[in-house]
Amino acid sequence: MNTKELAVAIDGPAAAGKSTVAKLVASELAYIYIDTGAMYRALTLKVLREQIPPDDDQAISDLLAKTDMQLEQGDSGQHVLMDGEDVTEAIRSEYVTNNVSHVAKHASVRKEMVQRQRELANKRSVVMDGRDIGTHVIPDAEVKIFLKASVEERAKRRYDENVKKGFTADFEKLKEEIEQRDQIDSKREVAPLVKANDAIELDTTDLTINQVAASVLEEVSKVLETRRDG
Ligand SMILES: Nc1ncnc2c1ncn2[C@@H]1O[C@H](COP(=O)(O)OP(=O)(O)O)[C@@H](O)[C@H]1O
Ligand SMILES: Nc1ccn([C@@H]2O[C@H](COP(=O)(O)OP(=O)(O)O)[C@@H](O)[C@H]2O)c(=O)n1
Repeated sequence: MNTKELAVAIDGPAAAGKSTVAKLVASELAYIYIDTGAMYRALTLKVLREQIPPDDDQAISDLLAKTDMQLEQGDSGQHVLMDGEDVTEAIRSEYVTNNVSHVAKHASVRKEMVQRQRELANKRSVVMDGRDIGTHVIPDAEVKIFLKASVEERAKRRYDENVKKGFTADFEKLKEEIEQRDQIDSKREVAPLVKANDAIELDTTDLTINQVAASVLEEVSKVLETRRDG
């Protein structure tokens, strides 16, 4: 059995559980986890710091061309380095969250990001999560999962997460922000958020994290078994 050759693509809307599940699955399989949302978030942080309007696609793609991004595995989880600076925390701010979909919608930005992501996924043994992984970044991924959950449940998850971190949170506002981001991500012209035809859809609304991870691992096992038999 060669587990080294699989790519697992996990897509879905905001707060569906993609990164939590992707990390668990990657850890179980000893694969690399690649958080593509973190790359769009890091670029957005830089765009905001440099006061570039999120609609200025030319200025943003010029900025991306001279921006180095690294995803590094540390003892306390994955760290996001932008031009050598650890921006792991900064990219999760509300300001970045509410601007990222505007930055991520530009064709030139996506072209460069997808190229960088494909290089990272080139050697397989990856679990990659995002919005367009199964449809565009790794269309030949052996396992494709589309995670969804009701917007109510997703807002509740983000709310609980914020409260745990000690942030004040307004549930209705969080829900609205999630809906707005999903809307922009789903309606954009280039590589919108959509389930790949061959992706397995999992509604996680009433499932625990461990149940979702177990379902994804089961899909991986099925592919590995088919290979062994074939
Ligand atoms: N199936 C689940 N049941 C309950 N909570 C979940 C589930 N999946 C994820 N969560 C929680 O929801 C929050 C958002 O999950 P996350 O993995 O960040 O979503 P995404 O990467 O899709 O935005 C996290 O706090 C996570 O612990
Ligand atoms: N492959 C990807 C990943 C993220 N994104 C964009 O980046 C944003 C942040 O992604 P994320 O995965 O960090 O978001 P959360 O669902 O974790 O809040 C998304 O809302 C998209 O606008 C994208 O366009 N394509």
